[in-house]
Amino acid sequence: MTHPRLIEYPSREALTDGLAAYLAARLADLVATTGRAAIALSGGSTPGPMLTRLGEADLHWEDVVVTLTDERQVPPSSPRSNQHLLAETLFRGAAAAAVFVPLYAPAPEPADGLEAIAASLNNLALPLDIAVLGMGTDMHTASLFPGAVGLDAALAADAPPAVLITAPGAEEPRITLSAPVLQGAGERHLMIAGADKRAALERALSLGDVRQAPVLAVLEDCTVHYAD
Ligand SMILES: O=C1O[C@H](COP(=O)(O)O)[C@@H](O)[C@H](O)[C@H]1O
Repeated sequence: MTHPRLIEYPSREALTDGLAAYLAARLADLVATTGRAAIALSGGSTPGPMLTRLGEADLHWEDVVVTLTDERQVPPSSPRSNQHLLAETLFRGAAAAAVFVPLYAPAPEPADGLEAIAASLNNLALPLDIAVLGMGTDMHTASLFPGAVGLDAALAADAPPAVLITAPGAEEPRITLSAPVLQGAGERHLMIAGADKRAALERALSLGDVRQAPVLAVLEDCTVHYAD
């Protein structure tokens, strides 16, 4: 695998501003040239300020489909929900006009919602134009966790678009976009901050084993956006 492109920003503020400006320009360009754009965004603790900035962008959000790379199977009212994070950041701005495809369906068991989520993804969001990923220090991306039940299913070439994951490192079951969906995005970006994340990325590249370091599944033709 070729190493991903690395853009190193002088500060986290510069990372926020630079990536948000890039994504806003790309979405505007996609809408102008094709009439639509579909983007998958990550949750977690890193992207909040970037999502707020992106949501303020002046573009035709009504022609943009937004989904998540992964979701904790908790109601959207929970602070642990990635959908909740979008509501508090991206969708506070003009981006509220976008079409949103959630990865959470209220159902007795998380697996019961998978079929409806896959149908919504197929109808509205796929193929993705852009995937913006994050990474944990355990080298997970989206909810592709090392050692997870469901990891092999999510990495398979014929994986469905959304896969249920339970992982030792995750407090609740998750639904993640599968590797083929993320690999099929027109462009991939990995947003990481902190020396520990950079070291984890280097470790993943040196391990070279996608089951130990699932982030490897999305690094081909990926741009890494990094600040200390
Ligand atoms: O659990 C998650 O973690 C990753 C990384 O999050 P961070 O808190 O270390 O920034 C994130 O990309 C993913 O969407 C999220 O569900």
